Amino acid sequence: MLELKNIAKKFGDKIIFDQFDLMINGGEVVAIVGPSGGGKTTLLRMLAGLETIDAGQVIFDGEEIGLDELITRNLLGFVFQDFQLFPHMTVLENLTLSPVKTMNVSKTDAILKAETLLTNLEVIEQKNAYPFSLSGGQKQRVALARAMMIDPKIIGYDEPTSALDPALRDQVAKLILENKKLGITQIVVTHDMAFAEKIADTIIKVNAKEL
Ligand SMILES: Nc1ncnc2c1ncn2[C@@H]1O[C@H](COP(=O)(O)OP(=O)(O)OP(=O)(O)O)[C@@H](O)[C@H]1O
Repeated sequence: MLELKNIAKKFGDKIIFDQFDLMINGGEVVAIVGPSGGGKTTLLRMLAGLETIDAGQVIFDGEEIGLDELITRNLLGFVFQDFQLFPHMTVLENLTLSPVKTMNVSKTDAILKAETLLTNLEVIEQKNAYPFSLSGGQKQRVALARAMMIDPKIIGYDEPTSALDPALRDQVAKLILENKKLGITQIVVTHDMAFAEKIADTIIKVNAKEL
């Protein structure tokens, strides 16, 4: 479904990726593990179009796409480590902001879609609440719903369990496995090998030579 070939990425003189390859099959859960500073977040950000790729090939569904096209294709929806919900906006406003502003979706359609996602993820009762009043697990679900608003082909999670207690960690694992049943392709960056083994079909080590 998505293949990266010979990817190169530098920050200044620092080489983060050199001839890096990655293959993700549709519907698969891929865990990305590796040392701190190894480039796991950078990899997700490149796939989301939030970070440029210096060189290499990106092949999506058998077709090579331009390195700069990842930005416009919305291939990857992002669930950030600390959720990054806008504190001054309600749950519903957090979800509808980007589709309305950047994707020309009408406000009515965006609200309908947001309400469906929030219902499915069992946080609809919180739709008018502000992020500060949500529990960790609720924030996680709202962040996931927000990532799903753009109909991404892939959902990427950056350290989804880092701030969570074991019960919430299990809840995140359950959510990821539920999404997998729906056929959603997912990439999960994590430090937690036990978590990776629980959820992933494939575990990819990034710059693991120092491990
Ligand atoms: N915008 C940037 N400018 C310069 N250097 C950067 C930038 N973003 C990341 N880096 C550097 O690139 C390297 C990889 O960072 P990245 O955040 O991808 O690692 P990581 O594997 O996700 O680490 P961690 O597990 O600690 O979150 C680090 O050395 C980091 O300092």
